[in-house]
Amino acid sequence: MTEIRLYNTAAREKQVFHPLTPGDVRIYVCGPTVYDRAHLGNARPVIVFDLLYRLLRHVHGAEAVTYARNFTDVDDRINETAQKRRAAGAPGTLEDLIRDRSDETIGWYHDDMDALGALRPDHEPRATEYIGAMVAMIADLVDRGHAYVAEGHVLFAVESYKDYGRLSGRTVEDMIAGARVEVAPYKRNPMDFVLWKPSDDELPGWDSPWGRGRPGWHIECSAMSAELLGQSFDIHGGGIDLAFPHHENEIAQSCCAHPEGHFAQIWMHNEMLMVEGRKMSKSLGNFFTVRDLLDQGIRGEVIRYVFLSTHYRKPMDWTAEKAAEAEAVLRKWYEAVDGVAAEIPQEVVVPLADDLNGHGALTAMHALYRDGRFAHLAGAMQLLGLLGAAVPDWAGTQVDLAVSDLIETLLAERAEARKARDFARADALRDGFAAAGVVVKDTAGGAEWELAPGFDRAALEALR
Ligand SMILES: Nc1ncnc2c1ncn2[C@@H]1O[C@H](COP(=O)(O)OP(=O)(O)OP(=O)(O)O)[C@@H](O)[C@H]1O
Ligand SMILES: [Zn+2]
Repeated sequence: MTEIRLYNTAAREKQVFHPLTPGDVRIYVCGPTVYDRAHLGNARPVIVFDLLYRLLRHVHGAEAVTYARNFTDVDDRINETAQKRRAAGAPGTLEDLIRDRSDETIGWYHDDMDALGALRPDHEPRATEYIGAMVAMIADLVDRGHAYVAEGHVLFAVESYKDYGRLSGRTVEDMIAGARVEVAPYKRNPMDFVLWKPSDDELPGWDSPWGRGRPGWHIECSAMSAELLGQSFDIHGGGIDLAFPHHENEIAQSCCAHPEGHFAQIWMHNEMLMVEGRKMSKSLGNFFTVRDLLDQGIRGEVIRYVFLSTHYRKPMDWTAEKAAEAEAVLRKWYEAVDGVAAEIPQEVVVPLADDLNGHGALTAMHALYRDGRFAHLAGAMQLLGLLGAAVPDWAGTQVDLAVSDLIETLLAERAEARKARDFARADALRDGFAAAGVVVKDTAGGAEWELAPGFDRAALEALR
């Protein structure tokens, strides 16, 4: 079996991955808060952990891997949209409208992430379906002396957990100095965080021993991961922006509520998609959505390729050049693997097994293409999620706008050359089109063209 090594944030080194239970690999990844369309940055963890999921399925067997990723559907921004809709006369109760907004956003999320070739996780729990488990876990934390009740809130007492801060390597004092913590008079320590808080009568709430209220964000993941994967599981993932405080808080809650469990063995974090040196984020307003790109005609496979070409632990930018380059490579590859039976080559598994080195895998795939090993190229493309059951319909002889513009320009130039009796240029263009795989037919209405299966974009561009 291929040995997989993964960088564990908690250990600050790459470690050989051994499942806690052979044949039963369990991963949990923090999913989106479903208040609006996903931006391109939100797609990065989806693609990174989809690649991990695919690799684990390949190495350990598809049946052996369980992947859970939650939907956070308790959120003020969801409530706000519902309230606005109700104020604008939308039918239904506020609860219905909240549910509609979550459903709508989850539908978009599925459409967008499916377009990026991401497999759906085995479990996609919604927070609102696990409130009972959260209440039970919070009650347990109170009983064990790790949480206290104050003014209708339940707070986790960070001083009750000696390892608090270990994941991110900070002490509680560092955190207080560095963080913008919400200061509230009822907190014993400024770093104490909310497990449960009261709800306005207006807004959704659930009954609990501490009154009608709702859970804090961090407890959601602790409760859902334990319900679905158990108190000890293999890998926990998310963006590096979640390491503190979200993951630190998840660890504190889970380890204190389940001292006999070990929670996650390996913590994996993807680096951020950046825009001019800053994290792409909703709050900074420097974002565009996955849907924006798809609507501009950028294919999901192209977006995926661009993400895979940078190591997941490095920050990256999105650029039009990267997308154009990815598209050119994929067109070439799709044409080569069309109808070819796929076989996964070890030289692509090896870089992936070394902490998901996607760039290394793509480099190996360029070599497979050069060597004409198309069955292996097809297998590698499947493993990386760049190829499904068949090549996508946009590949092969389909043309993009840049290509069709160039052909039209060159055809106009050929007509000019003929008119000016510059036969040398006209003939060079005719021969050049033929060599590039552009079939030109002169008709009464002007020149018509189509791309032959061996279309060579570089040869066409050389005619300019
Ligand atoms: N710029 C980014 N690059 C990579 N991953 C990101 C980026 N922004 C958010 N993520 C990740 O997206 C996932 C979903 O996060 P979440 O729903 O909390 O995002 P959000 O609140 O909509 O985003 P934002 O951080 O823009 O407010 C998390 O794993 C988070 O780490
Ligand atoms: Zn989480």
